[in-house]
Amino acid sequence: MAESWAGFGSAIASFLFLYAMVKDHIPFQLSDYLATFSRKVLALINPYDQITINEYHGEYMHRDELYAAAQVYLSDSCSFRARKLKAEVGQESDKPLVTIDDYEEVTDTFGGVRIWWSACMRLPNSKTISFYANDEERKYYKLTFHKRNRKLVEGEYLNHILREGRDMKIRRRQRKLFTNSPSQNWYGNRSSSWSHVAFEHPATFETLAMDPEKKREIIDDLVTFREGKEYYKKIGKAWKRGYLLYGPPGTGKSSMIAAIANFLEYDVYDLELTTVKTNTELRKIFIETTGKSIIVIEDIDCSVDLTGKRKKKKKEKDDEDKEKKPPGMEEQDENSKLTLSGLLNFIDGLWSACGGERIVIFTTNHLEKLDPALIRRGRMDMHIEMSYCSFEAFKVLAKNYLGVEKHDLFDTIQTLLSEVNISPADVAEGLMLKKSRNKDVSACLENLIRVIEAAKEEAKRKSQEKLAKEKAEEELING
Ligand SMILES: Nc1ncnc2c1ncn2[C@@H]1O[C@H](COP(=O)(O)OP(=O)(O)OP(=O)(O)O)[C@@H](O)[C@H]1O
Ligand SMILES: [Mg+2]
Repeated sequence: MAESWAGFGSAIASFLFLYAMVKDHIPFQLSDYLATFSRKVLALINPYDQITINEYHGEYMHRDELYAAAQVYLSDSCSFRARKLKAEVGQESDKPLVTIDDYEEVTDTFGGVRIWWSACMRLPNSKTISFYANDEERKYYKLTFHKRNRKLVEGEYLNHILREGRDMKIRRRQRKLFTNSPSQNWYGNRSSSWSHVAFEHPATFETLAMDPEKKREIIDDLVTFREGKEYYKKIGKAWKRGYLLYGPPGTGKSSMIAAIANFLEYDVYDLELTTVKTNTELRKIFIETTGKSIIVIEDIDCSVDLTGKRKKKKKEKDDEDKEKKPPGMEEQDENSKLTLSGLLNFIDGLWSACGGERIVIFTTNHLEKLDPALIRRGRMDMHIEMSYCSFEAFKVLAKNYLGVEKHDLFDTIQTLLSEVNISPADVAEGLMLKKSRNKDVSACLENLIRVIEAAKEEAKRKSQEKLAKEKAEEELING
């Protein structure tokens, strides 16, 4: 349709060209009249409107965000329709971006409406090399659409391009693991509290050994969260979700965090609370995080001054301090140290009101040590127990490590696992033999059986020791 219009357009262009040739030889009143008339005719019969999106704009030649979003959008959604493509690798991603080449045209459909895109270029006026951006070639996209769809294109379609393009850009980026307590080889700059490295943890929900039903529940919760932008807006809550992962060492809490990050394609901010001195610092650190990220506080029970017991002590101390302080000094004091209430503010979303979605995850080995205020429902939306290795979890590990789904030794292992508490980390270790033998499935499973039996013996010994100790204490009391 647009092509046929192009033919008609060129006829009009010829008319305008002829008109330009003769216009100096006709009276100027007639010349003006003809110019206005031809523009009106053109507008009347041309059913198409156009929008130009320039790559650079403004006095300082900023790269236009809509152009950048369109470039990625066209690479993902429309490039399969184009015949001339170009590939490039940008700074933010190591994946090549294949998008439509200069002077190429593609079509897109939105809400049943067709939109034509063409990648155009304005060549520089002079051939001399210039340091000024204004004299360089200028790229731009031209959108052509039917007049009657103008409202839709201006109102919804352009927003759709911006949103989708931004999302695609985030998905394409090299994801990062940030820390506020960096060691060597972390990248960062002085103005930011965070340093980073590339996030390349291989854990996924497939490799995570746990009860399949629980796993499904967590995945469903994450999907609902990811798609809940409108819902959170409607109920007036910051778009964030809190998870508390608890369980003994080696049961997969950190692996679960990596699996969530890989599933949602989010960055991870590993917040080391022990290096944060004050509430003000915590606020600054938190404000510097970006959307689509997971903020992790591992071993929350080991974070000074935040457990119930310590808090009680601290409160008593605070009460004493307040008595001594002149009025108005209390608030200042609150900001000069890291307190439980500072952390609760952070979880409740006071500071997370800025920007896009965030997930907050706490981990602990000792749920019972945490202050109830920290873990009450509504604060941490979901409590996830990572438990000792069940037979179901073992089957996932056997599949990942040995590539088997059944074996004669599975029954023995099932019985043993029901008799002893052993972590998935220890089971995984038991499944690994030295390189020369790690392809021998039976040998690996036999090794695991030995490991579980040893764990069982150890547990038995410990329980006998405990009983003997209790008995001795009882005898001491009874004289
Ligand atoms: N549920 C699991 N599924 C798959 N692998 C697991 C699981 N639990 C542990 N592992 C294996 O054990 C290793 C240690 O697990 P991970 O660090 O996730 O445990 P953790 O619960 O975070 O322990 P800690 O409390 O000591 O921090 C992982 O690298 C992984 O290989
Ligand atoms: Mg861990």
